[in-house]
Amino acid sequence: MTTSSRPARPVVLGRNQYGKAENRVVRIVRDGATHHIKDLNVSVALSGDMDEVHLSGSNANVLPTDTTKNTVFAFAKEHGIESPEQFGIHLARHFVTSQEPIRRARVRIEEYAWERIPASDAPDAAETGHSFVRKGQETRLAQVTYDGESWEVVSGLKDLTVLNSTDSEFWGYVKDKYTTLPEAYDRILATDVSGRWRFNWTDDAQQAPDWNTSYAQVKAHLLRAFAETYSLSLQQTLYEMGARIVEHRDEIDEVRFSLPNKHHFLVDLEPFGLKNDNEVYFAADRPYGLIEATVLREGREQRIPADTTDL
Ligand SMILES: O=c1[nH]c(=O)c2[nH]c(=O)[nH]c2[nH]1
Repeated sequence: MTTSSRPARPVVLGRNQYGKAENRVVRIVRDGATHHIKDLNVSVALSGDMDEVHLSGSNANVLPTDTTKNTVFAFAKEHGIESPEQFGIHLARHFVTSQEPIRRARVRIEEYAWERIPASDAPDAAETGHSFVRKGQETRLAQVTYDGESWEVVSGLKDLTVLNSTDSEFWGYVKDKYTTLPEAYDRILATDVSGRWRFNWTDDAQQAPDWNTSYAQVKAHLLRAFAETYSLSLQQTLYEMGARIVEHRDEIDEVRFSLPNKHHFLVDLEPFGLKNDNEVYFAADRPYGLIEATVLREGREQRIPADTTDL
């Protein structure tokens, strides 16, 4: 509480802290064709001898929040991410021991868990080496419409998050005077799958599909198509996912996907003397590319509306 030599004000500075919140760091460890992923949201809050920056505006004791962000990404490379606790300990110790004015560091970490996409339906199926689906359930959706004569059933899912840590490229696109995107020959491809699919069952006289089996199969097919497609764009991956469903599930005539391209940017660690060999990424949440398309059985009509976020 520094108030001396300043005009008396009936005001004091209370507890304060500062830092960079929500650093989305993704670390890939490549063990041959088997990749391992760690996906964290790291928030750093530092406190200590910070009266002056508040009271006089002197930044002499302030380690920039931008530096705390860089430290998170550099440590992901230098120390790896064994556990969120260990990573947090490394960071907190670093801030407190390397900067005299910093007396306390609080590092909060959320870890998002991923599991491997199975290579087939078999209970003992091998797992894929670089294709992951985020743990936790997606939301299953259904819309049923009946006019007294015919049925329309559209099923779907949302928030099924998937990631390929290799086998994705993006290059050869149009370049105008505003284009700065570097061509990518080995990038991360990640998306939250939102999909709807329309059944060709319309009539009570027809045998209705087994809805639960159908749902499980559609999900398995789209996951495997995502995992197995060597992708030159998310558009191509989308088409393969839809085509796989139409080809394998006779009960479905139309599939529509809305896929956000969850960009993962390689972090430049050169300024810290570190080489980033496709290991440490910044997972941006916005803006994101949004890739949307319908895939149809040949000769069938498109009925799922193009501009809908929900059914
Ligand atoms: O798969 C992609 N499709 C695009 O249309 C696009 N545009 C972009 O900037 N990155 C990507 N990636």
